[in-house]
Amino acid sequence: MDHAAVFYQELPKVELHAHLNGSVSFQTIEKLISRKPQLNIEHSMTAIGKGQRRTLDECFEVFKVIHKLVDTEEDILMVATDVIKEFAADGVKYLELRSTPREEKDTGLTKKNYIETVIKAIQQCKNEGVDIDVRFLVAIDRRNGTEVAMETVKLAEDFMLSSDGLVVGLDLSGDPTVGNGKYLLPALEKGKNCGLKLSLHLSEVPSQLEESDLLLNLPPDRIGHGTFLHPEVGGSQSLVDKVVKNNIPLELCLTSNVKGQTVPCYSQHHFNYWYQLGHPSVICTDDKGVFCTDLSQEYQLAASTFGLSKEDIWKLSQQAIDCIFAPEDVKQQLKHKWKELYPQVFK
Ligand SMILES: CC(C)=CCNc1ncnc2c1ncn2[C@@H]1O[C@H](COP(=O)(O)O)[C@@H](O)[C@H]1O
Ligand SMILES: [Zn+2]
Repeated sequence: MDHAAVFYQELPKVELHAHLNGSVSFQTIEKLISRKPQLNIEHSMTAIGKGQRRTLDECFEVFKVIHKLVDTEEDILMVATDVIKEFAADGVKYLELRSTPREEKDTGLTKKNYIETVIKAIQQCKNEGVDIDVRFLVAIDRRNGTEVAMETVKLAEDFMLSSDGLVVGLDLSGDPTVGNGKYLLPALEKGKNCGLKLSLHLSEVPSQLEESDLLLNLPPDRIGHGTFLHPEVGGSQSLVDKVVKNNIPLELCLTSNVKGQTVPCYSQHHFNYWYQLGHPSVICTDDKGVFCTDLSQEYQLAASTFGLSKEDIWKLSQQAIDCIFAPEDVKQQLKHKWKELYPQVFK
């Protein structure tokens, strides 16, 4: 690792936007493939390498392949454990993982088991002393409509009350070109009212103005991507005003947007727009396995693309603490940790 990379790796970081099955590393995929050789899946089908780009449709096909490889409790336990340890090794001190509970008739996996297994992985890592605080957001796939969303909220609510604070919120994700957020509004409202925090993928593609406007009225606690919210890219000032007025942090994933081709190149990423506004934004990975990246690399890319100093980067990672869904005492602990680590990182 070169000298510059060491700084980004040692920088304590907060990861708030990571889809479990999109975060599976090369090493873990290899283990999964050897568990299921009959599927004839090759690693090239589960990741988008350096310099490669895919259409959004092609990216979502990748998740289908990964889901075939991850369809039992054992798989989920291994995947979640590996992903947590990888984030920890990359210097992430606080992680909010998100995942869509799946039922698999062939293996007997239920949605309840699915969530329980992710929680088990989090607890096991904690017991092993892995230096990372991990929380879980239960994801709603927008394609599945009202009823499934309601059922997911109910499950999330039950686990929020029984998981010792590990389940903290809901995510709304899935192919942005499918389904309509307006049918999911009642479920999201219900979740919010029972104390679940909301992180919603918003305006990930153009032409979601109406939906974004509607969902912003909730308002959500954080926004994923928000690529097409601002007027320069076909959004509107009134959408921006709503985000600013409610002080809703954005989760920004540079490589994901470039490789998924919703943003033409790093220098045109909307990070710059929101950073110039001084609006809270948090750099995240989205799917570190699929997009072959890690959080250190994303910070380094932001710095080199937008000319940020090490002090700017430190502030960025520190300000992310204010955007987490865990309660105030956790924020205080993290702030303390950052303070302690500062001299080491800037040695
Ligand atoms: C295609 C592309 C550029 C991806 C990045 N942008 C995304 N936008 C919306 N939903 C996503 C994205 N990446 C992952 N997901 C969601 O996360 C799921 C995979 O993780 P999991 O099974 O929930 O554990 C996908 O099936 C999808 O529902
Ligand atoms: Zn995402």
